[in-house]
Amino acid sequence: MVSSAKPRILVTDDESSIRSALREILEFEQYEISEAASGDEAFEKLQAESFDLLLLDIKMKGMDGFELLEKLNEARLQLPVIMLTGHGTIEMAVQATRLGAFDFLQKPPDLNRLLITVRNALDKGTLVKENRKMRRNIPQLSEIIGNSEAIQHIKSTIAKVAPTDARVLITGENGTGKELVARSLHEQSRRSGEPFVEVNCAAIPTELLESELFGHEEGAFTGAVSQRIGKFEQAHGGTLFLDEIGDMSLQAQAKVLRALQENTIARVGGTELIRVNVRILAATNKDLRTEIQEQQFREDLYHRLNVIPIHVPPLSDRREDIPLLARAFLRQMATKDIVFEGKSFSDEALEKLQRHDWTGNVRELHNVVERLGILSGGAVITAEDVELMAGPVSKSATDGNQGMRDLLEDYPDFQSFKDATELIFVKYQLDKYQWNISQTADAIGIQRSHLYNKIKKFNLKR
Ligand SMILES: Nc1ncnc2c1ncn2[C@@H]1O[C@H](COP(=O)(O)OP(=O)(O)OP(=O)(O)O)[C@@H](O)[C@H]1O
Repeated sequence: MVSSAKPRILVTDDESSIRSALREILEFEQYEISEAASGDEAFEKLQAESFDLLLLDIKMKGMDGFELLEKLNEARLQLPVIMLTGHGTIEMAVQATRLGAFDFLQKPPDLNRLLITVRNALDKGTLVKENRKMRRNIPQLSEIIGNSEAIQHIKSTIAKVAPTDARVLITGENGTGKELVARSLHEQSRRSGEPFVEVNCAAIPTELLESELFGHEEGAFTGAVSQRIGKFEQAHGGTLFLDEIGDMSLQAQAKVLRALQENTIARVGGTELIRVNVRILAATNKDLRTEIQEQQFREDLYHRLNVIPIHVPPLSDRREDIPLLARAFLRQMATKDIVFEGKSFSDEALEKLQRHDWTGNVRELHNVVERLGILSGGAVITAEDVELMAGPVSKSATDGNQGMRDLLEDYPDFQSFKDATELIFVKYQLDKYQWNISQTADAIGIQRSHLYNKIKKFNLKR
């Protein structure tokens, strides 16, 4: 989606070289960066302006990272925090995460981990804001688009199951719409006015998942200076969506099973049993039966979760939904961004989209529609546009090479042809790897710095 406001990140470190290295990387990723050279400066900026994320060094002269975290808690300044740590201070960083920091990174940070952690932390911040919105009862309807037999069946199952408190296990490949199914179940339930809380079990380090799910008491471990409410309690009265449940450690699975059996939880370090009224929905792209055989997943938990199974098939198994989805996405985008206004697909373009190999499923289709809307020249998106920008069609589909001939005709000289195709290739590959610079550079066999240069040259944006 083309978003108007860039996420704002405050980088706090007393070493200017670290600040500028982080600034350079993150600005490339389209984040807006502000710097603070001390805890005091950071505190002042955080009080004066609004930020989406704080990157915070632990060891600093004057007010250190811990003190700043505590001050933020006291001032009720809530935002996701990622701690930066040097050698030998990992222990402290773990403590900091228990104090409420989202995660920690070792310096100098590994590029991949930095970008993933930043993205996850920002997602978490968005989720918190979304939940606040939900509590204010602002409806956020998640419409499941599609007319295929599979989607019709899913919609009718949702309609039947949503009003009950039955647990639902949603399975399917990445990007097929599992989260959308979970949201629809919540929105059509009696709990719709209550919170919908999501936990991505794959994104949270195992050692923190327990405290994330169940919360902790003040003094539960060194550094736990304040009480923390976990996701189960946050979801009280509403729905808890355990995403990527197949990635949860066996230890966490045992605790979740107990919570489900007894409808009570205990905060880490606490003795009091707290009764929670939560409806559980879970999703996974793994085959949990295989995980059970390989002793990676508890069979008893599987049966508890899998009261109603909903399987969302890959997009290539329901190609008749593709035109509906593509048109709907374009319409949705037009309501948010003027670039998409008045654009439509030709019939041939839709046919071509139908024959594409959608390995990234609906998420990939959404991205391709966005790219077509932005980059296609005319009001009507043509089959040639699709051929150029969506990448190769399904290997099984037969196709002439008219599009390629047209493309060759479009460019008068070698340089303009090379630039145009290079841009499409680089943008396609970046999208394919969710703009993970290291992975994309590896996959296409160029240096990271070279890839950064290309992004700059073509002014590519996520
Ligand atoms: N049938 C559908 N109708 C409308 N939008 C859809 C549909 N299916 C998926 N989407 C959209 O596609 C994107 C990916 O869907 P979603 O996040 O629900 O997939 P997922 O299966 O949970 O993915 P992952 O396993 O990677 O978390 C979202 O933007 C979602 O709104």
